[in-house]
Amino acid sequence: SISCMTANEDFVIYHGDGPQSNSIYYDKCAPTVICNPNDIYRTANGSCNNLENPLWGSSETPYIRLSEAAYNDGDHEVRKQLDGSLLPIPRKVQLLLFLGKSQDFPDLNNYHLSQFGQWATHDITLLPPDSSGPKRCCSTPINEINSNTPYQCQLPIELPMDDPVYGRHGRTCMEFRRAMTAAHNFNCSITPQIPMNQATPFFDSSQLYGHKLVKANSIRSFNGGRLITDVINENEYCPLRKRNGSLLCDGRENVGVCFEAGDPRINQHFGITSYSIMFTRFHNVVADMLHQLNPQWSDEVLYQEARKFIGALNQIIVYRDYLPILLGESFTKRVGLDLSNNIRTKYNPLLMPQLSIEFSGGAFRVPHNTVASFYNYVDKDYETVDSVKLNEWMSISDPLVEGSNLDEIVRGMTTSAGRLYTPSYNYLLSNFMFHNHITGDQDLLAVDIQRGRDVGVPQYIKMRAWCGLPEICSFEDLLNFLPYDDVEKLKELYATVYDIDLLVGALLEPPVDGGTVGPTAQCILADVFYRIRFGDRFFFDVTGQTGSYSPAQLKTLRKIDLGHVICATTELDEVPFNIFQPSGYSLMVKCQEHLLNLDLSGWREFP
Ligand code: HEM
Ligand SMILES: [Ca+2]
Repeated sequence: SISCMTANEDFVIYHGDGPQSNSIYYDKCAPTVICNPNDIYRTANGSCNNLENPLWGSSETPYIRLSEAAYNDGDHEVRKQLDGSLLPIPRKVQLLLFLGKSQDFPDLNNYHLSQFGQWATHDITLLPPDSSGPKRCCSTPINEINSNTPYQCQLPIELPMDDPVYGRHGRTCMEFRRAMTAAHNFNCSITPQIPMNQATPFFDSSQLYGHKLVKANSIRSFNGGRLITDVINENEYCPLRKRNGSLLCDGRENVGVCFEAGDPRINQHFGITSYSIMFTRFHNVVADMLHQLNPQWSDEVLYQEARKFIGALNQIIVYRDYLPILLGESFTKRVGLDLSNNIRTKYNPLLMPQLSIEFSGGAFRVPHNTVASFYNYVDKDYETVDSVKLNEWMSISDPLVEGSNLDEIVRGMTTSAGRLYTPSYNYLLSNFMFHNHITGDQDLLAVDIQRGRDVGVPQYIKMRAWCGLPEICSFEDLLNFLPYDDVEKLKELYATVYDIDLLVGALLEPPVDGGTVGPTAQCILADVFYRIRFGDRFFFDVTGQTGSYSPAQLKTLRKIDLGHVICATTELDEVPFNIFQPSGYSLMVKCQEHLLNLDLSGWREFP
């Protein structure tokens, strides 16, 4: 019999010191690093942020688990339901519970809210699937998969025969590769399996600069502190990937333009590519300004100061502008996640600055439901001259370098309403993600559900309890906050209420007051945003460190936002004063005026 799960009262949110599994890594597997306590800049890979524990917050360290891993065998096998049966296949969950609700309603925020969210994601988390081994996991029939099947191919996604979309083409299998784990791919035998975070968990703009030194150096020009750019049709873009004449880009054939950046996901779609290009240009704008002010500075100092500036700016955008919309403003204030000009962030070296697997493998995927279906090309007269499907331009950056397309797409992201929070992903991402890609069209929601199971994310009810939310003992208890229809379908899909996947439950929850996620996701997200701020010795407003910013510099930094980046790097001549609101909801400011705030005189070494 199952006793009702209750909240774990011992748990003190924000003060976990990392569970056992992490100590195995830090005690037995981590390389030795020697730190210079007087360094004023971050390392490329995040090591030496915590001087007592130099590997804390480094790229390629294991995610933490907030709660016990959910695996059938305690190590890696996908969990079963409480009655011993198999979990419902992810695509069935999508079809029964979500797809029918997939409708795009306009949000009060514009595309930038969601796009900045993904940009921020790529700074702090990277848990790539293991691409080694068989070329196609679907080449093994699903009913023939057993423990001898290569690890990465043990979980392709089964498609129901009567699938209304894939069934027409007779597809019964969707590609899915298990995530790389410490034990399987990094020579560190942690049980249960745990993926390594290949990004630096700090907001240090590593998606722009690279999560490791070798990568970072490969995209630096070593001249004037600038990043490498390639000039195409007289405009500067991220450097083109060296492909030796091949036309493959991220596994897609016949692609002319394929960019390189700090993070490998740069070519995923127009939005993320545009951001990488804008921030690369912005780095160079800042480096040039610093050079003007300080002709005596070396390339190294110019690069590091510009990098530090961009890192600080992204932290400001995340904590001041983005989080209040994501989590709700009153909540961010209540838990101390807001930014205030009077209170500085106090560094806490006891906090483990790492993401949880519940965050990356579950909760922070909820905002996939705010990704809009189309990109609008909007010209300088604010005419929408074209509108293209997001999924048809994944891993194809070719149009971005033609004419004023990049400017038109960014203008479109600024003026167009984003997708309203609903318990579903858009129809295109739900069925045709990576359209025409050699692996076949995919369903992002099915992938996300499968990923949660792959990495042992605990069940929804367990995480709700971890968060201290009102206890749930039966499907009927869910009726306190979920519609009857949803609960009926959950009953049809899952054996018991305890079997519901975290993402499924989190996505169905109505958003919190003033926020764009439900209470369970809010709680899991807040824990991480807290850790990687208060556990970051180089957080931009921490005082008393060798490299802490002066009050004058902080004042300048606090005057700028994403709108300044857009103004400084594109042909847009005005942006919304509140950059996450489309024109019409926010006053527009002229870029010429806006850019006056970008006055770096506080960085002059010899004033
Ligand atoms: C704009 C369109 C977007 C597309 C096409 C997209 C697509 C994807 C894909 C294909 C994955 C990998 C799935 C897997 O194999 O497990 C992924 C992961 C993820 N996405 Fe998105 N995404 C988008 C936007 C966003 C947004 C707006 C957010 C959050 C604000 C977000 C958060 C995440 C997170 C946290 C992961 C896990 C990343 C990791 O740790 O490696 N994504 N997304
Ligand atoms: Ca980072």
